[in-house]
Amino acid sequence: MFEQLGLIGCGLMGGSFALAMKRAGLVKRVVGYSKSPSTTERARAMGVIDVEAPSALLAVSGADIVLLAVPVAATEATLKAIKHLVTKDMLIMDVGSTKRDVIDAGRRVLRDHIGSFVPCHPITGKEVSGVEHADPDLYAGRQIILTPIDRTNPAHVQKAVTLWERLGCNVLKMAPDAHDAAFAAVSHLPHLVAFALINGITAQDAGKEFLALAGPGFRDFTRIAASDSKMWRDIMLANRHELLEQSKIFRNTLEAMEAMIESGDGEALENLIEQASQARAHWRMASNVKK
Ligand SMILES: NC(=O)C1=CN([C@@H]2O[C@H](COP(=O)(O)OP(=O)(O)OC[C@H]3O[C@@H](n4cnc5c(N)ncnc54)[C@H](O)[C@@H]3O)[C@@H](O)[C@H]2O)C=CC1
Ligand SMILES: O=C(O)C(=O)Cc1ccc(O)cc1
Repeated sequence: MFEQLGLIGCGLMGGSFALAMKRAGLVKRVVGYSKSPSTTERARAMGVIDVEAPSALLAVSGADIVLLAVPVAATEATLKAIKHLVTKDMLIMDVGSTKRDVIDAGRRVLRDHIGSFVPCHPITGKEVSGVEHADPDLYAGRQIILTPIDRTNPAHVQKAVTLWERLGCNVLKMAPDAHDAAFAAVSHLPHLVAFALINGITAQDAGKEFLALAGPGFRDFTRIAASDSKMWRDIMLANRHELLEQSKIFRNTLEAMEAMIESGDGEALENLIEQASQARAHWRMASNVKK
């Protein structure tokens, strides 16, 4: 389907994409670039990429498909670095967790070539980062959200849909603002709460002893608190308005439950817990191939 993938950012998401594309026979050659030369070298040694590029621009040279798999705040600089080699026929995609800021960067930099850019967000991942965790199965059975804009070339959108479906993904299209509002609630806020929860415990004198006693519920609730700090700093700042809105809703809900506990209103408290319990029991992950 494709001759050459130019991969910019040979980490968890980019490396997993390259492995999945190769295994599916969807690309002949992968040319990769990461900011740190040792990462690019490791990606080559692991067989994630075939050729190391010394710059983002050279990774794009000769590519018919390009994947940006860098922190969202690095999108604009990356697009600036490659813009001279972007063509109308080239499919450019990203995997960024936020879409409004990424698209704004695309519009500013790519201008007449913005049609080549199909913004994507895979709803899969791990709390660990780096190419050493790249996994060809990461995308299979998962949801991919595409947020094309009015200027995105429909032929490129169709190519992207076909490609992700060939990797076993379920593709959904959304408006960028609706995407950012939804993921503030179901991804960015949960990460914020998990980070805050751990910090709140470790800041206490007895925090270490408390942590040593914790069980599976705590493990499940806090797994994502081990995620990459720079990546999450970028996501939270890029989607700050939506995230702060969701955080306010969360605090109000928390305060309401605190008030019931304080006043000993067991009936009201039970009702709210039952409401949450029912909602969670009936929730299923959007693409339900993997659990
Ligand atoms: N980790 C996850 O579970 C998910 C991450 N994402 C998004 O995927 C993107 C990549 O995340 P990961 O693969 O997890 O991170 P990662 O840290 O594993 O990989 C990022 C790679 O980009 C390189 N890099 C950083 N700045 C760069 C720049 N300016 N130019 C070229 N390379 C640069 C790093 O050296 C690293 O190799 C982020 O935008 C993130 O929001 C999306 C869905 C899930
Ligand atoms: O580790 C997990 O379960 C995640 O939630 C990974 C993740 C991180 C960022 C995203 O934009 C999407 C998925």
